[in-house]
Amino acid sequence: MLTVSQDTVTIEELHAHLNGSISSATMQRLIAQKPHLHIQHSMTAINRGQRRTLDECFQVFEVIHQLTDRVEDIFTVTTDVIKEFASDGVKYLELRSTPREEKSTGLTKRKYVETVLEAIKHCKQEGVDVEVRFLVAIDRRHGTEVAMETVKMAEDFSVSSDGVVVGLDLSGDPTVGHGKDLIPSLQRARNSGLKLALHLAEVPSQQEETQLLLSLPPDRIGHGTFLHPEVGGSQELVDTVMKKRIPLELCMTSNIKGQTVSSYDKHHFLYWNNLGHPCVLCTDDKGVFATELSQEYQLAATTFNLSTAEVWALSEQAIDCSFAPESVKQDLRRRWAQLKREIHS
Ligand SMILES: CNc1ncnc2c1ncn2[C@@H]1O[C@H](COP(=O)(O)O)[C@@H](O)[C@H]1O
Ligand SMILES: [Zn+2]
Repeated sequence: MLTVSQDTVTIEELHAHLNGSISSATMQRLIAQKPHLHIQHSMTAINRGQRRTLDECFQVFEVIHQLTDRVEDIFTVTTDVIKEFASDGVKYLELRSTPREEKSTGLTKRKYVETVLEAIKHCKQEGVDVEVRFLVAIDRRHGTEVAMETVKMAEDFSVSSDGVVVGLDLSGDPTVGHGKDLIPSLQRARNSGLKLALHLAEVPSQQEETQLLLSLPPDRIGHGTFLHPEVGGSQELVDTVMKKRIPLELCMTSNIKGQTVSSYDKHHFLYWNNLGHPCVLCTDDKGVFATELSQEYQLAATTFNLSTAEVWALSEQAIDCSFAPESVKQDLRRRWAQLKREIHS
């Protein structure tokens, strides 16, 4: 059996929500700091063998948000999450998070993003071996106005952050709201040079919305679970995605534990990978779903019987799909080749 060991192929993580990525060690510390909330660790993670409905997953995020409502919490979780990805072998990380305002602690949306950026800088100064970029997230539940406000903020930060803010994420409960209300904001973001990573077709029966959002088009698709005809999508959607060659960010454990995919062997990785379409393995929420990027590669390798060469090819392809500038991609390709030589020598 292929062993995907640490610091080998898990070089790029492109789909990680900050508050979903908090490890159990950090979570225990946050819980201990806020005993009055009466939160237990079992309320913030879905462990081995457990499953929840997607709706229940979104309730988990509400619990976690209570634990991260101060500037210092955002700094701590960002720093810890970056270091944890680095120790799993990740050399390039695109984190995403929804700016939050908390009146009781004085946290503002702007301060939220500034704090994430400070933590990224802090890790760099400490010499943590990972390049980090940030996507500002739009929560689809919050509607049109907040979406536009978020885009404007992302535009400001993309200018002031020295290239760290590279784009926007669209996420949140996929059953709430409609993509059409968000088109003007997303269109504006695209026009101002921000990259778009959109959660698309995460749940069934969203063909109309999916077609509309694909017309932007996005630069990457999160999940895309229900795009293809075998699961109620359509050939037309598949053709659009393939023609525009929009990479898919695939998060196997997340989809199984959130019950949008019934078993690992039925994961849509198989469909898209067989078509030769770019697929990037990601964690989504490594804290909530109790996983690691190396574990996701291992899972794909064992479930789909991938050869060592195929796994290496997947991680190499992920480099092309990132929103990093060409110079960073070149550097990552060099490191990838070097790691490969070291492992196989
Ligand atoms: C499981 N599949 C998913 N589908 C859609 N959105 C998701 C998600 N997992 C996480 N999020 C989004 O990320 C937020 C938590 O991180 P941040 O507070 O932004 O750092 C959630 O509230 C949700 O909006
Ligand atoms: Zn996600």
